[in-house]
Amino acid sequence: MIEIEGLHKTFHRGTADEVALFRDFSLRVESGEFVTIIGSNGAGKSTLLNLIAGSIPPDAGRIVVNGRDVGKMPEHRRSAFISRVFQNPALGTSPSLTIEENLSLAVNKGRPFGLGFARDRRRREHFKERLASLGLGLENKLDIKVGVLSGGQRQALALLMATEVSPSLLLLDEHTAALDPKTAGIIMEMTKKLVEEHRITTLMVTHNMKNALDYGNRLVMLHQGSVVVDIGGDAKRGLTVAKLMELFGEGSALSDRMVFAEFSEV
Ligand SMILES: Nc1ncnc2c1ncn2[C@@H]1O[C@H](COP(=O)(O)OP(=O)(O)OP(=O)(O)O)[C@@H](O)[C@H]1O
Repeated sequence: MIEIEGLHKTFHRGTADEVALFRDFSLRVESGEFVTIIGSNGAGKSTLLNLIAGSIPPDAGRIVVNGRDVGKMPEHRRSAFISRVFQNPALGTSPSLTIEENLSLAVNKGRPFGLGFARDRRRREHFKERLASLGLGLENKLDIKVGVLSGGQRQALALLMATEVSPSLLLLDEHTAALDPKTAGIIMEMTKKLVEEHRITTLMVTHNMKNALDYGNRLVMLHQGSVVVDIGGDAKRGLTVAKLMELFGEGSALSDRMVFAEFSEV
């Protein structure tokens, strides 16, 4: 469970560029919930993930993950139980290491550095099984360097690494946005499978309204640092893109990219 209470964040305070983004922001996410997050440009979607992951500090407020107040915890310690997959596939994997070495690092996450598992035969079999479940043939490429993989293959590997040690929380920051539509679809299905299998509490930021509606069991829309829509359960299942546009659209709380994607046939 994640409890965010009284969160405040202002950038460039006291200057002409001041952005008072979060003012007493609160959000509660139950264990196992898969929340899709959409919203206008600059609404604070990525900043929210940055604050939760510890990439940037809040000015005030509490962030509690599974009962643990992570407010003062540095990012590298949070990463032991908060996993993140970014838009850029290059950010989740190490190009100069092999697939097996990358997965070994994921197993060792939060522990002292070591690649010892790379030589463990049982571990190798486990990696092969997980890679085979992706259906991309990566199980036969354990020894190749990740730098030669395609963006989609790297993102699939990043997802596997992010869920290798079942995290308390998975943060997905537009993780399919840089992929072609077909690969993006494969990665989304893979995401759903992994999240459901491991019952991982997940926050997914997306500009793709269809994905926001099709995946997850709750949809949150942010606008100027506030939650303007919060729909879960049956109400979310009955929601359509048109309805969402009609209710909250006119572009105001939707990003330019979302509105554009909705009206252009991609
Ligand atoms: N490190 C930073 N320094 C200064 N301002 C920042 C920083 N990070 C975010 N901001 C500002 O905070 C606001 C929210 O940015 P954020 O990237 O969280 O929005 P977003 O909802 O993810 O937007 P988009 O959909 O356009 O990616 C913006 O006005 C942005 O300029």
